[in-house]
Formats: sequence, structure tokens, C-alpha cells
Amino acid sequence: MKFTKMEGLGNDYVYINCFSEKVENPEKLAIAMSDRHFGVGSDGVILIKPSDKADFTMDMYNADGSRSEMCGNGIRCVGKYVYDYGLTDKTSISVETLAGIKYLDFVIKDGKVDMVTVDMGAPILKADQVPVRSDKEQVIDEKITVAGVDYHMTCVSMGNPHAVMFVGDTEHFPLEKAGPLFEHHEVFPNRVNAEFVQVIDRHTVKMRVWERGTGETLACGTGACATAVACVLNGKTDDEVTVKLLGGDLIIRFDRENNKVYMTGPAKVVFDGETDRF
Ligand SMILES: N[C@@H](CCC[C@H](N)C(=O)O)C(=O)O
Repeated sequence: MKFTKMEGLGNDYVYINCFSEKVENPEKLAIAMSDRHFGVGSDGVILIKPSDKADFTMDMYNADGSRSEMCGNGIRCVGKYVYDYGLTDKTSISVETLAGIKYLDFVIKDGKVDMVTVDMGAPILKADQVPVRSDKEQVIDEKITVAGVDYHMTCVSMGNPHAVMFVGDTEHFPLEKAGPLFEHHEVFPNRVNAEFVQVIDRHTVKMRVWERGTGETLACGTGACATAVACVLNGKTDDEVTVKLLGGDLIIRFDRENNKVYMTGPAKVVFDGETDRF
């Protein structure tokens, strides 16, 4: 099987071109390939497939084999893959996901995709659609106590579920301990991606993420979008914010008038490979 390892701010996935490769059991493949000792080593696997509604389909699996509706860093890499490997010559494309069709615009440098802006669509705030169990219609700045610590939580779905908590200092935050407790907390029927955010100023925040199905990653695109929305809803930043992640920066704009979120960031190829092991 041929594959390409790619990364968006260090959030690395194995990409498989399903126009030419056949994948029988993507859940099993994702677990095996993601293993950093016995596999290729990645945060998960992303299948690039044809679509009858859009230019392409992205189908994404976390490192534990669970399927997600959306992946922000992944969709930028899908854009780079389809352009750089000659599956399209368009510089604006549409990609079908389980969270609906997303629209991508490429910045081309030396004939290859360098940066990608994605129209991520509308953030979903209704608690039962995130989903998060609550007696409130929306969970914005609500108190939650986890392992004896009080947090203020804002829940946003970008097609996949996110819980955003503001903390004093992301660097020393015990993510390894708190992350899994949020991911598996009983208020999240589909588990959750948990973002811990430190506000620097009205245009800049720092964020660390514990991803559902993978654990701590160096960046999460949908998480950065959910964070920007939470920042605006809680009056902490302006509508455009630089989200500083362990792997680099994303620019997120929450266009409140049209209720849409735009994400801009890089996408890179690490290497092409071939294996008969999986
Ligand atoms: N890293 C991704 C999100 C991947 C899926 C997530 N772990 C989930 O299960 O929803 C991103 O860049 O958005």
C-alpha cells in the first residue's frame, strides 16, 4: 500500500489516496499505522476518496481507530495532497466530510500548495447537538468540576465536539491528567476534544489540546476554531485571533455576521512511503 505522511503544525496523519488504493478496514489500519513504534507513526489515518457532492471526500480516523466527523489540520493537508499530486489543478476546491462540505482556497508557492484557508462553516452551540448533557440550551462559561478542580467550560461543535476551558498558564497545565478525564466525562456522550486556553491579548491565545481518540497532539485545527469562537463568546478576544499551538500558529476568524469560521494555516508533506505490512 502506498501512503503519504503529512503534517499540519505537527498534527501528523498518514494519507491514503483511495483513487488508487483499497482500504478494507480503516479502523484497524488506523490503529496499526499510527503506532509510533510498530507502525508508520501518526495521530491517525486520513483517506482521500471520490465524492458525488464535492471535488473530494475526506474520511478521518484517530489513532485509536475511532472515526471523526472533521479534522481541520487534516483537511488542509488533503488540499495540498490533491493539488501537489495532480488530482486537481483547481486552487479552490470543495471537500465532503461527515460534518458537511468544506471549501478550501490555496496559496501556491513554487507550484505547490503552501497555505490553505478553509471555510469551516458555522459553529454549533446547541448543547444537544455538540453533544453535551446540560439543562442549558448552550454551554457557555459553565462551571464543571473535574478531579476536584473547578473549570469554566464553553462547548462548541465544529462538526466534531469540543470543550474549551480558560486556564492561567498552558505551559504548566497538567494536560496528561486532566485531558482523559474530560475526554471520557459522563457529560459527553460521544467523548470530547478538550482545549485548554491561555489568553495573551485581544488577538492572541495559547492553546494545548487533548484530542479524542489520540491524546495530546501538537495542534488541532477544529480545536483552534472552537477556541476562537469560545474566546469571542466570552468577550476575551476580537473576531480574528492567532492561536498559538505547540506545533505553530493558526489564524482563525469568526465572521459573526455570517456565522462562519475561517481557518488559515500551512500543510506539509513529510515523506511518501510504501508498505505491505498492514
Ligand atoms: N486534529 C484534528 C481533529 C481530529 C479529530 C478529533 N480527534 C476528533 O475525534 O474529533 C483537527 O486538526 O481538527
